[in-house]
Amino acid sequence: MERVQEVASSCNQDLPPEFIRPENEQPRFTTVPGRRLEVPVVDFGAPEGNNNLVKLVYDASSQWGLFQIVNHGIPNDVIENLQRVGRQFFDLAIEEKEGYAKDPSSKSIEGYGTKLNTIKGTQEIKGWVDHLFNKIWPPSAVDYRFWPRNPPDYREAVEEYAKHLHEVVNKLLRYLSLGLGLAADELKAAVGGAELVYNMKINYYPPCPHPELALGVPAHSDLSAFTILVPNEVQGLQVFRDEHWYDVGYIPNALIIHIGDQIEEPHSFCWKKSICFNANLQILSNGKYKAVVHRSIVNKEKTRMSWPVFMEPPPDLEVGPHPKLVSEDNPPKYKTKKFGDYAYCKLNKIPQ
Ligand SMILES: O=C(O)CCC(=O)C(=O)O
Ligand SMILES: [Fe+2]
Repeated sequence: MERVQEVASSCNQDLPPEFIRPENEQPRFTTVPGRRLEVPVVDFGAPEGNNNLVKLVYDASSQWGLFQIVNHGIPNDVIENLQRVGRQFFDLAIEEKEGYAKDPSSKSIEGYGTKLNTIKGTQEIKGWVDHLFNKIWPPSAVDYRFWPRNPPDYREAVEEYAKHLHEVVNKLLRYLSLGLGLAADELKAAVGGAELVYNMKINYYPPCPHPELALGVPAHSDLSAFTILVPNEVQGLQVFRDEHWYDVGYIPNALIIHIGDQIEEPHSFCWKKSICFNANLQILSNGKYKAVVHRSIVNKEKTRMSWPVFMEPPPDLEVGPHPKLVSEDNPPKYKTKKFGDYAYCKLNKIPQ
């Protein structure tokens, strides 16, 4: 399969037709011009035990499903190294990157790849993006075959980031748990405890001759309990709110948190009708936390990159509304099923 990076370097000023989105998805018609969305910013520098933080995280997760964290405690050089080794991987010759290509015959999404996006089952429209998936935690989930050996410090840089990420994940899960009225450690247990899988993706969006006609990753919500994303400095993340798409303002060194859920592949702006509420924090919280619908746009001159880490329950864990959050007055709104079955249905577009 041809990689978008190769298309970008050979297409001159023409956007190949398979990348042109239908008009109801094109950024030129669907982005609110000149408006950056002020998504909530939560300062994790405040002392632990500060109830205000629990409330800020609760409000952001229930009203937006997306927020940024500043003063998260991950040193800037750890994040810069993560970004550098990712960039260096994508700067390698295509033949070397293909050595890490995902195995098309396997169910696993690990490795280097390019996604085909199906619209209305027939016409295939491609996103302007290549990616690399690596499970980075826990050790039992890691498969080093898919980790680049070049640059030589890729593994060290990514493992250092994973090590620091634990603190943020644990803090976040405590606040999210307390926000629901659960004990501090109950939500973590419900998403798999020490078995929670950190599935990292690196998105690589090369410069695009017609960014107003294309999309990087089209509208979706994440297949995760929640996602922690680091972008580079090139603006590109957008969220859907009040029937419009808004840019999420870039804040240097902030982490972007997405609450995960699932929707069917959106066909048009009527995508809301096809929402299939069926997973993860939205389910676990029995609807209190909202998954966020988002997409990414691309840039004419600059390469955009992003490093989302999808926090996923282990495949055999049953995910459903937390027993302590349902009652006769507040019955479960969602079915309980194994995360692996849910993920399989989503990836194969089987109605849940
Ligand atoms: O690149 C971004 O900012 C968003 C990427 C994204 O939403 C995804 O890969 O799930
Ligand atoms: Fe996403």
